[in-house]
This record gives sequence, C-alpha cells and structure tokens, in this order.
Amino acid sequence: MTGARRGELPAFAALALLLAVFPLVAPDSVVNVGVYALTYGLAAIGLTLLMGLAGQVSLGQAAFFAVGGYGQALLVTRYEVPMVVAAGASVGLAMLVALLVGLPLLRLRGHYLALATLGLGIIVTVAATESSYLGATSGLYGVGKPAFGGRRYDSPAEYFWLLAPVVFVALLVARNVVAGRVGRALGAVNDSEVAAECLGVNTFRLRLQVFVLSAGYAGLAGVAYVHWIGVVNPNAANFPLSVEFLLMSVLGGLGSVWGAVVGAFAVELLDEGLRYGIPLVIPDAVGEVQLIGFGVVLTAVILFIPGGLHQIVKRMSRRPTPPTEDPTVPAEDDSPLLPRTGRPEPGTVLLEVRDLTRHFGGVTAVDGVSFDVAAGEILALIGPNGAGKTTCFNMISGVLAPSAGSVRLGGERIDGRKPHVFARHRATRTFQNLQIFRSATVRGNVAVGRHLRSRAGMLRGALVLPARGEERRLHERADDLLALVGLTAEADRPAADLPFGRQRLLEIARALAVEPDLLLLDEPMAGLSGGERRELVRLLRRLRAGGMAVVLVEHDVEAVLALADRVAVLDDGRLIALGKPDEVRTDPAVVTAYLGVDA
Ligand SMILES: Nc1ncnc2c1ncn2[C@@H]1O[C@H](COP(=O)(O)OP(=O)(O)OP(=O)(O)O)[C@@H](O)[C@H]1O
Repeated sequence: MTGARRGELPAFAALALLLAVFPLVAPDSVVNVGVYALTYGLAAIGLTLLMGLAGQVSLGQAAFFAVGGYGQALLVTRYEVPMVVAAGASVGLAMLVALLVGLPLLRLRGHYLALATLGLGIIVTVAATESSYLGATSGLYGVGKPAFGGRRYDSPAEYFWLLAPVVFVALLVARNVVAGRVGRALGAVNDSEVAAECLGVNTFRLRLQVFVLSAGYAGLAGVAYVHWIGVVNPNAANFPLSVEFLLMSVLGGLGSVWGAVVGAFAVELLDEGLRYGIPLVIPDAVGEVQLIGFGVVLTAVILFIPGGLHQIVKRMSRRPTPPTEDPTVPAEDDSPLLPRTGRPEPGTVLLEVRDLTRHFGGVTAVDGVSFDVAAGEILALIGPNGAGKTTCFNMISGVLAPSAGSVRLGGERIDGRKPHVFARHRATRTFQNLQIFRSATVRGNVAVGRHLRSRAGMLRGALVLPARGEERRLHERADDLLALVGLTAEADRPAADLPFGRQRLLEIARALAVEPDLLLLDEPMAGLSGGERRELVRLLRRLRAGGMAVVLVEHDVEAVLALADRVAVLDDGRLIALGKPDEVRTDPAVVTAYLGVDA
C-alpha cells in the first residue's frame, strides 16, 4: 500500500461532492443500497488497512462487526445509554476483543492467521446463538433510528447524509495512517520484515495496532448497521458477511483505502443485481443466491485484476519515470562523520560476544566464538565461504537465536531478543542478500531508517497535523544521508529500479539513518564499482573518526586488511585468529584456512 500523494486532494473533494449529491439524484431504493455500502464500507476500510498495510488476511472481519452491533444494541435498548456514548463504547469493545484475540493470533502467519480469524467468526456466531442474554437466534431488536437536535435520521437519504461524513473522516484517518510513519514502517515490513526489524520496527506491535484499528472500523460499521435496520442477530458474524467485506476490499484494491468504499458500492449494487438476476437464470435458486456471484467475482478479480479497481486507475494515470541525472559524486572530504553527543568514548567496549554457538541440525555453523568491539574501531570478520560469518551477524543482530553463548550491547544482554531490540540499542546492520524495500522509493527506504528517531504513533499519525513537521525533518535528514552515498539524483526513483551496487549503497544510507553506534555491514563492497568502493572505504573511515564502531564481513581480503583496525578470522565456525591486520596476514592458521595448504 502506497502513501498519500498530492493528487489525492481532488479525489477527496470529488468524493465529498458525490456523497453530498447522491441522495438528491438517486431514487430511494438506490440510496438505501448506498446506506448499506457506506455501512459495510467502514468495515472494508478496516480490512483494507489490515490486509493491504499489515499484510494480514482476515476471514473474520464480521466478528468485530457483530461485536460492535451487539454492544450498541445492548447499551441503547437495555441500558438506555445515549447513542453517541454507546457508539464509542461499542467501538471500544470491538477493539478490546481484537486486542485480546490479536495477542495470541498475530503470532501466526499467512494461512494460519486467516484460518484462526475464520474460527473467530464461528465462535462469535455460536456464542450469540446460544446466549439468551444476546437474544439467542432472534438477536436483539428495537434499536431506534438516530435522532439529533430534533431531527430523525429515518429515511435513506437522511441516514446516508448522517453516515457520509463519518465514512469521510474514517477514510481520512485511514489514509493518514497509511501515509505516515506507521504506514511506511508496515509497507517496509511487507517488503522485508527482517530489514524493517533491524531498523527498529517492532513488527508484532504495529500489526497488533492495525488489527485493533481494523476491528474498530468493523465495530463502527456494526453500530451504523444496527441503527439502520433496528436489529442484530447471529448472522452479523457469519462467514458470508466476512467474505462480502473481503470482496469489497479486494475489488476496490488493497493498494488504497479509497478502494474499500468504491468496492463497497460495487458489491452492494452487485448484491442487488444478483439477487434479482440469478433466479431469472436458475429458476429454482432461492435464499442467499447472490453468494454464488460473489464467489465468481472474487475469483475473477484475484485472477485478472489482483490489484482491484485501484490497480486499473493507477495504470491509467501512470506517468513515465523522469530520466535520472548523472549520479552525484560525493565531495572529497575526510572530516569525521555523524558524531553523536552521548556516544561512548572511542575505545569503550560496545559489543561483547562470548562463546557464541549455533547448530543447524548436525551442522555447527558457529562454534564458541568470542570477541569485543569498541567505539571508534573497524573490525573485519573474514573467513572462507561457509565459515559462519553471516550466522554470527544474524545472532548478534537478533535475526537468529544462538544455541549457546551471549551477546551484550552496551553491557546489556540482547541475545535471543528480536532485531528491533538490537536497533533500540543503537545498532543496526545491512545484508549480504540485499533487503531493499522494493515498493518504496530510494528516499522512502532511508525514511524507514528514521523510524526510531521519529515519534508519531498510530494516533498522532492518524491526526497527521502534529506529525507533519516531523515528516519534513525526516525527509531532509534522509536527503543528507543519500548525498553521503551519492544517491541524491535517485532519491525519487523506485528503489527496485536501482542497479545492484547502488542498492548496496542505499542499504548503507538506510542503516546510517538509525544513527547507530554500532554498524554491521555484510559484504558491503560486493557489486560496487572501483570508484564506489573507494568512496565507501572513505565513508567508513569518516564514520570511525566520528566514533562509530563498524564490523564488516568482506571477501575482498586486501581491502579489509587495509581498512580494518583489527581482523577476526573464522574458519569452519571457529575463531582461528584475532588481531591487527599485519599479525593476521602472516598467521599460519589463517594462511592454511585461506589457501587450504600448510603455511
Ligand atoms: N538457516 C540455515 N540452515 C542450515 N544451515 C545453515 C543455515 N544458515 C547457515 N547454515 C550453514 O552454516 C554454515 C555457515 O554459513 P554462513 O552463511 O554463516 O557462512 P558465511 O561465512 O557467511 O559464508 P559466505 O561467505 O559464503 O556468506 C554453512 O555451512 C551453512 O550452510
């Protein structure tokens, strides 16, 4: 899901106009369809956030819809709570249920999560059917049409006008979430979870937040529904309704929250058409016959336009990418780079690795490795292919849990913790197999690196205004870092379009955005041209002069021996040498490991 663009303003204005005029021009029966579209559209916006933004498939959105509807019906009819207060409480209840079920469920991935949400819908349906407090199969009824300031919203047109601003604000909030810090981070998670985590993104927490927000939308839809039809029964949590929400989101396109509302209108019109049309073709068809059509349409959309209507609009409005100017050549400069107040003094030990060990089945990839890294030094980790270098990085950065041993950063034990904890300790890494956020621009990639240095959470992001200054500063900072690695001219290009070597430089700029005290670089020179290598070596020297600690895995042994302060040599998982480059260069064990012969 992509962020907001300037071109959205006319779209917002057109939508507002359309919503205002629709009840004036359409007959009552069609406006009635519009009321359902707005109501269900709210739930679909939530689902689009969950699926498009957080990459989580839910087959149980109707469960939260039902919780909102039942909550409202109970509060209004049985406890005579004022409608608006009850609505707040019902939406809160749906969100609370989502929080409680999300805590265990969101640890599941892919199909498992989808199945678990399907189960949730079944549980709510059965619980409502069996509960006399909730009216069993008949449900709760007698919920009145809303009335404010002496006006009763009881005709389709009146109710449409009441709902339209609610949907409009809901869309704005969703779009702000997508376009802001949380949306950017989740977009990155969808491209590469491991890279986003290493930049400090707590993926579980963000997914949970979106799950809860998404349930809030469904709960609000339930509230709107129960006031329109006056009754809520166990069917509200049914699987077919979840499928209907799914169809709205998928048809509209998971790439845009707008799509959900467009999809809702399309599905509701389709619903009416199919109810009328299918019995003409199949005379015996009775009951919920429109579901046959839903299934067919859902399949066709997935097959032929997987990006939904949003994809079609995007394709029609696509502008050619402007040609890129010559890559900027960074200025010749050897001054210290990115010093930080509060950074440990050069020489202070930052990273302590002790007896680090990792088994993969019968293979011991890393075997009792110990070393320290101090602020203001460059340590190179070298060794033949398969020596265990990347596995070491993975354990230090939290990507893999060690089988034994410990990792301390700034004195605190972090082994076995998630990579975002590593990043929170002002440390980050790059990857041997590039982990670029392919759906973001070059600048967008670096912006994710500022995740921990910016604050806007879900709420502040949703209300966007206070976060705007922060976003501007963040982009300025990203541009400074791109200039450092010579990527200024490519800032607005899709990151996926960069050549391999420049993607490596982008990963480094992105890592520097974290303002780390410790930077792990996994084969940073692979794929770079001669000039780019020289620039990178100079950049690393300047970072060291600024007090940063750098650990570097690199196959270009001559280059690292010239650059590093100390060199650690791994062979077959074991540390066979650790010392100054000149000592290591002549170490017999190292020569044997590299040449495969006795020194
Ligand atoms: N996820 C895994 N499952 C099983 N074996 C693994 C896994 N990751 C690494 N290994 C094995 O562990 C050993 C060390 O691999 P690692 O990638 O850490 O070495 P390396 O020194 O980084 O190698 P290279 O220089 O080729 O990248 C290898 O034998 C590798 O096959």
